[in-house]
Amino acid sequence: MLKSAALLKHRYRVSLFGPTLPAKLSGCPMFKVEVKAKPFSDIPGPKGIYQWPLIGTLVLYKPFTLYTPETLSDLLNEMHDKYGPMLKLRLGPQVVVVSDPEDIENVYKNEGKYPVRHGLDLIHTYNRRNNYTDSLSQLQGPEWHALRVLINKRLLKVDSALHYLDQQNKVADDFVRALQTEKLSPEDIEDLFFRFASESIALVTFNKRLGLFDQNPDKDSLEFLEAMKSCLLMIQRAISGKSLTHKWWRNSTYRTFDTNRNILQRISSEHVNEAKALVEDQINSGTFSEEEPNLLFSLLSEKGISNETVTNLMMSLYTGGTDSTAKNSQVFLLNLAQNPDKQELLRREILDVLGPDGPLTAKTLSKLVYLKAALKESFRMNYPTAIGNLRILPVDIVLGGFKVPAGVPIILFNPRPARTHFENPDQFVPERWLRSEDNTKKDSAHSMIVLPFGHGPRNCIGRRFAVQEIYLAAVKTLQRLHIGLEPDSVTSRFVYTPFVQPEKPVHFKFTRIN
Ligand code: HEM
Repeated sequence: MLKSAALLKHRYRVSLFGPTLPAKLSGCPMFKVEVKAKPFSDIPGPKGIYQWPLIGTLVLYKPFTLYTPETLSDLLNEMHDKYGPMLKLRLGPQVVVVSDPEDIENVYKNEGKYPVRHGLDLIHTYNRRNNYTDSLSQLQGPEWHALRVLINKRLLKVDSALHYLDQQNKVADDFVRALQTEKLSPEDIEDLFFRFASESIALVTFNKRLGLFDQNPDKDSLEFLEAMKSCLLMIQRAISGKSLTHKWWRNSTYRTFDTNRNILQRISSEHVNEAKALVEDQINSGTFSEEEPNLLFSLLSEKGISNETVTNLMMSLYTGGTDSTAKNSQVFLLNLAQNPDKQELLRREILDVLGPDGPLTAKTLSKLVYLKAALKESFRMNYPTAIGNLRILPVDIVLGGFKVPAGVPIILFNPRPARTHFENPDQFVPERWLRSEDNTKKDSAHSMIVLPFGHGPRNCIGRRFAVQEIYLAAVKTLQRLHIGLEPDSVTSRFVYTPFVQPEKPVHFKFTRIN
């Protein structure tokens, strides 16, 4: 009964006469039950001034409320407490926010062949002014699809990331060595996470160690690192509505972005040219393999793809793969620090499988079940992205019993069910993801709730690399160090910039265990 009520409410697209329950479900093949969906205008949410263009968004934030764009997730939670699992808001444009997993699933089922998620407008503006073509996360429609298909097979195969595992083990060793430097400030530690993610993903995007953990890192690499940080800061300014005018004139956010993006562009293209020379040598000497597992080499050997396309793509992957992995690795280690009993269980698993010095390999990784459960639990507790995900559908849809016309941005607010649909949601319990002896999951949560990398054909292209790197950071740290916290660093508040991070930089206390 409950199930068919849920089906009635959620599953069917709007037809001319409203959503129609298929005959099969109505119990009689000749009988069609017509369900009238409520109109878009009836969707709950703040009314009046809150629905005015521009003003409606401004009044959601300080000084009118306690929220800022960085605490948007808290704001959406409060709205859900007040209005229920579906609401309508002005967040720039008018958006619909859904948090019922059935609705979330329904949206993904209707996203079509070319799912639409907003790109980053600042990058798009920069590309337009400099005559660069947009890359993966910016493109839409068939152009997006063509590029995505080209790299799907290279990035999403089971062993795509494993190819880099040996080299990334060495990066993680350097990272853990650096964590043992005396008198690290919370900001120094944050910087080390960023270096770890940058160094790890540069192996993939530029076939290079940047040397960021060296005693005297290369000048270009440091310039590259600082330029990336600055670009990310400007992107965050733009996302949080602090740079409304860059589209029309070169405001200070745009100018800072432009200067730093030019640095990234120049150094990236030098790295790509270097790799191109190596590939050409191999092709000329007949030693190049068609099955080349190195992403950059394989793309550079492909006929009909320009160096510019490859450079833009690699920059897009590098941009997508630095802050995201750095922040989520840090939050994972923070959860382990705050839950010493779970940390100990995980360390025991790692030492049993790898010993105190062994590298992470494809084989050992497959045995680390508690590690995988612990990371999933960390994603559940501290959802990586503030709003979850976003889609703009090509078709009308019924969600929560309301009509939502095609073209309305729909926020899939997974962070909420990630808390409300679990027992003891504030406790870090990796065990809930382990299978019990009868091979069923202990917690039978809806599969559409914890989706840290999105879902469907437009999900995160770098997810295999992201989890591999986070596993490496945790494994190598736990093999050697106890992760604790200085007393001033116990934190439970998180903000989004745009990935999750503790409100204040964390003062970890790393102590050697062997
Ligand atoms: C913990 C780390 C990461 C998280 C939480 C994360 C999360 C996400 C999410 C939620 C999306 C949107 C998916 C959707 O719309 O369904 C996305 C897209 C994307 N991510 Fe990640 N990501 C991470 C790491 C990475 C890494 C390491 C890379 C690069 C190697 C990367 C590159 C991208 C790109 C290029 C897109 C756009 C894909 C497209 O539009 O087709 N991400 N990511």
